[in-house]
Amino acid sequence: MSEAPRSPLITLNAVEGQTPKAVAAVKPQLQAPAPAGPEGRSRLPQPQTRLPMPSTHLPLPTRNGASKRKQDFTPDVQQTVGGKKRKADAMRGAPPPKMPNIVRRTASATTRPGTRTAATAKPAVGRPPAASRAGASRGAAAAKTGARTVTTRGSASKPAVSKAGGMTRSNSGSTIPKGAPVKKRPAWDLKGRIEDMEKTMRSMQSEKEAITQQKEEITQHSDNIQQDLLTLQRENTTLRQRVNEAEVTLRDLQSKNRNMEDDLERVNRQKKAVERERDDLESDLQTSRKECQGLKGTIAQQAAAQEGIKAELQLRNSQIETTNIALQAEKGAVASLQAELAEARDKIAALDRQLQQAETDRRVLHNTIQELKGNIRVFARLRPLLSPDGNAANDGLDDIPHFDWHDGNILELDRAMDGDPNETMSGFKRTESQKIEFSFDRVFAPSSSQGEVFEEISQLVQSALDGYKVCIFAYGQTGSGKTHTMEGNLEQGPEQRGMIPRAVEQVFRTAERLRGKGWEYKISASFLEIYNESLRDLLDSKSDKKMDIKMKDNRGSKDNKTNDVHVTNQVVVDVNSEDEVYPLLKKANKHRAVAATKCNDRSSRSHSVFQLRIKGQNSLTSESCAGMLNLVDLAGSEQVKKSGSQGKQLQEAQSINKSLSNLSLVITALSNKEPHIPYRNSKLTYLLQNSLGGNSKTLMFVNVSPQEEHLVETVNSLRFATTVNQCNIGTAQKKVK
Ligand SMILES: Nc1ncnc2c1ncn2[C@@H]1O[C@H](COP(=O)(O)OP(=O)(O)OP(=O)(O)O)[C@@H](O)[C@H]1O
Repeated sequence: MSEAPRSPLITLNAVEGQTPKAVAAVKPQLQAPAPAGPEGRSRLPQPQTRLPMPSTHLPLPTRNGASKRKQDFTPDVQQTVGGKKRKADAMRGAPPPKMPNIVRRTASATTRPGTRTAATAKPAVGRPPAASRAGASRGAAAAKTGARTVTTRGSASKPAVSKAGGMTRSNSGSTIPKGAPVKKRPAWDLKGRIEDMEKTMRSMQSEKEAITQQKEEITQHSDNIQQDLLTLQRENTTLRQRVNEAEVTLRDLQSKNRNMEDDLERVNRQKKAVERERDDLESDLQTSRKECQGLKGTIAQQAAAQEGIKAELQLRNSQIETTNIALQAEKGAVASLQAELAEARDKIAALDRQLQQAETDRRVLHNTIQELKGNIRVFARLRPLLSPDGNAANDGLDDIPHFDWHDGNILELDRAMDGDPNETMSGFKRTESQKIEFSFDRVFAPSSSQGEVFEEISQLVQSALDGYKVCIFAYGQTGSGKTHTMEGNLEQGPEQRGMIPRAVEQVFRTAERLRGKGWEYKISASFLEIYNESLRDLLDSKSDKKMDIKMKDNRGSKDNKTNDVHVTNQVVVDVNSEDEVYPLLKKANKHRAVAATKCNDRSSRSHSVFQLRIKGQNSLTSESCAGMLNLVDLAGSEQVKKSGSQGKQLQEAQSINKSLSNLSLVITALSNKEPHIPYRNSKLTYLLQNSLGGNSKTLMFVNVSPQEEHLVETVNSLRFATTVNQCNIGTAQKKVK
């Protein structure tokens, strides 16, 4: 039942009085861990901050009565008290410095004024103050536990023996020698008792002196400790400063270290790049070496080849010398040949000139033939058979029953056809094997394209630009293809365009080409129709103004010495390109009078006359010309009886036939060179009088229908065309000033 807290042992700190306080004040500083740097605990060696203490295991009474070992509170402080030597002694197991032993009674220690002990300063909980246990209880406690002693290290386990004379204390408070029998003095032995008390007094006196001396030693020791403590605090401060400096240095070093690590990393990267570059260069070097080896081989080969070439060169040089000699000889021959060549070239040039002259002569002859022929030509064009939808059948275009054509200008009509053999055809009685042959300037097969047809008339168009009056008209029965030939179909693409749009294109293209030769042309267009012998302007259908044909007497004027035909109130449009003409053609086409007849759903019942007036002026040669291109789509020439026309349509048909008869009469009169040409018998001949005659070039298309039921009318048309073709209407004259 040893109760450590109740142990009377007093710790050195408690005995030293104020020492524990000082130590406690110092302890937090000494024992506090060094402030951690930014990176935690500093790695620098920690300064020795604890005082050296003698090795002791004396229990220390605490406030709650629990004991605590002394070294738990001041282990190292005591070690530093005596300096390094003491510490070294302690480590060698040498005895600690001599400390005064204290042997006293607890009661006297606690009750003595001015002597504060741990027991009085911090009494154990539940334990009465020492002062209250004075008197009789003191003696009882002493008897129970033996002599209570306060000892320092090394004596705790020893029995409590007083070193001050080896005395024990009796119950009566007297000090009795150890081992001596206690002699109880009788009550009456006052003297003895006084002696005992004096002895006791002396003993206590000597004890007091020992304690006083011990106190002084302790005070001295405490002062030393204070000194050491101050020194340690200064050292501690110095060390802290050094620690701070070291930490700053450490941070700098760490920063530098990071920088150096970055540098190192960068250098490593550069090193790797350089290594890669080096590898590449080594690889290139290897390649170059190989190439070099190859080149060396090649150089060696070439050197060998060079030697061969040199030898060959020498051989060639000698050959060249030989050749040069031969060349000199050849040069003489070449010179003579060149002379011959020049002579031959002169001959060729002379022949060219003769050829050009021959071409000119040929043209003149051709023109002479045309003139002899009468300047009126007739082309026959046979229309293909049409499919039910009105378009030309694709297959067998030229497979037309009863018709045959050959040599480009012969058209044969087989009269051995089914039907009544007694039926007459144009007054001729038909026989079974009869064939009628017609000869024209040109016969176009059904398969002939618009382009092929235009090619044949393009020279006439050129004549209009050269200052001739040109008249091209299409004649034929209804549905034979007159409108198709003259206008074509503007909507079905360029291939289907007829003579009028193609002639317009050629006029403008040629005019543009001749611009380079100084020619400037002014071109104007008009489009009218003759319907029932009255004129209608196809470019101004809304106008009700009466149109009349007038002759303009220009014979007195400088510019024009002939009569010009002039139509009053007619719209004449100046045009600068074919694109300006196309809208006029479409407009006119809309306005054409169309009447339904039994023969053709789109039968045109009027003559349409498109006129292009072309005036040219040459700024280089001061020449001028005035040509005119008349493109006429005549009305159908069917028999009135057969077409079944009645009323208005009958009147239209009669009017048409009358004008066509007059055309025939005019041409016949021109051919016969009659003094009077009946131009004024019809509006058509009156309008075209300057283009039908000696000063004009005339071309007539006779359009032929392939249909069997139209054969009679076809023969009539072909006979009329033959008559026209045989006419000699005089020599065309160019209207040039
Ligand atoms: N060479 C041809 N090739 C293809 N189709 C043609 C040819 N000639 C005429 N045709 C077609 O025949 C039909 C009648 O032709 P077009 O209208 O030209 O006859 P026309 O003689 O002008 O008749 P009209 O006197 O009544 O005006 C039209 O559908 C036309 O397209």
